[in-house]
Amino acid sequence: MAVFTPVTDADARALLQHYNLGELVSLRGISAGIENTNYFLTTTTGEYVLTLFEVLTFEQLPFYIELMHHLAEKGIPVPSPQTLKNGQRLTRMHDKPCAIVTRLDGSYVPEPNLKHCALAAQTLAQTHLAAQDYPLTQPNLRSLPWWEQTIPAILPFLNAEQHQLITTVLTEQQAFFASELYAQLPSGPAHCDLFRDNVLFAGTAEQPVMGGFIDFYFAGCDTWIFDIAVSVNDWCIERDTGTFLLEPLRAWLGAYHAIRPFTEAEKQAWPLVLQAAALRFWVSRLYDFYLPRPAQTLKPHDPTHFERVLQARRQPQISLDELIG
Ligand SMILES: Nc1ncnc2c1ncn2[C@@H]1O[C@H](COP(=O)(O)OP(=O)(O)OP(=O)(O)O)[C@@H](O)[C@H]1O
Ligand SMILES: N[C@@H](CCO)C(=O)O
Repeated sequence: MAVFTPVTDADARALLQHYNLGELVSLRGISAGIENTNYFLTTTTGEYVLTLFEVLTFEQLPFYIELMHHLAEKGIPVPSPQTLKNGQRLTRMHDKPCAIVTRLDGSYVPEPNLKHCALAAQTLAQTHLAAQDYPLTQPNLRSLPWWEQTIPAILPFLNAEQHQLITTVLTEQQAFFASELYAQLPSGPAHCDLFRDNVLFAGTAEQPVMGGFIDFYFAGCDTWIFDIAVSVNDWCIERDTGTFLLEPLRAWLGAYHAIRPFTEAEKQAWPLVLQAAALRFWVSRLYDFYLPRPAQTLKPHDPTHFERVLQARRQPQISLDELIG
């Protein structure tokens, strides 16, 4: 149950005094999620999600909250943070930062079909374009500097083969990040965690409708192609082996490319970016598994899954040109 900080009806009523969102109708804890306290909040004006941030601080949150606001204002389907009477979109409850955002329609689709893949990809391309003029900047906090800092802490838990793999890939990525090719990659605010469980769909399997993207709390400025690689590494794979499923992969990349065409640099960088995206989650899962923080101990994700994904991405890859052709 992802309610680390209980919220009572009386707490919600007191909070709603500071918004123009009407009166409390109901409040229900959300069981999914491992990072924040989330409640579905229904008021006389609509349905919302109340989040109490358990890890992120008041100072770290504006980048994420204002990014969602910026995107929502441009019609991108993301939770829209609600504005308090004082003009802010962040407040406090039980000494935790908290926000109320709109509840999106739809639910998580564990086994997406080609239409789901194409819709997610189109929405990601639109998100990248819509975020181009977002004025705040914050790097992806789970990028190279974090890998460099975290890998030494997890090395003692790895066997010789894993040790060799992780240190080799880190060295290759350090060279890649320092390269001219890397500097040419288009970048901007990116979701950086667009797994299947962070996309909601309404409609039917035959005619899915995009509900929207949730969980922007790993977002940051990064290369757009990294955001795509993170996504396809989760959406377009055979779950047991981590190898790509070609039909979903073509659907994803083709739909993205139709809205925001890939550059030559992105095509060249593709195999290394796929590995970067796999490494990012192998490292975070190893870290959460061996060195968990209290708020993250409920459901440690399996680190070996991303070890397999990384190994699969180190095999020769089909070129981006071929995949979108
Ligand atoms: N704006 C929203 N609209 C509809 N449903 C939402 C919304 N925000 C969250 N949810 C629901 O709440 C669940 C938990 O939210 P979320 O995934 O953001 O949890 P978390 O603990 O913050 O993050 P994590 O995924 O890192 O554990 C989601 O799976 C989704 O079902
Ligand atoms: N998507 C991440 C969890 C953080 O949201 C993972 O699967 O490791």
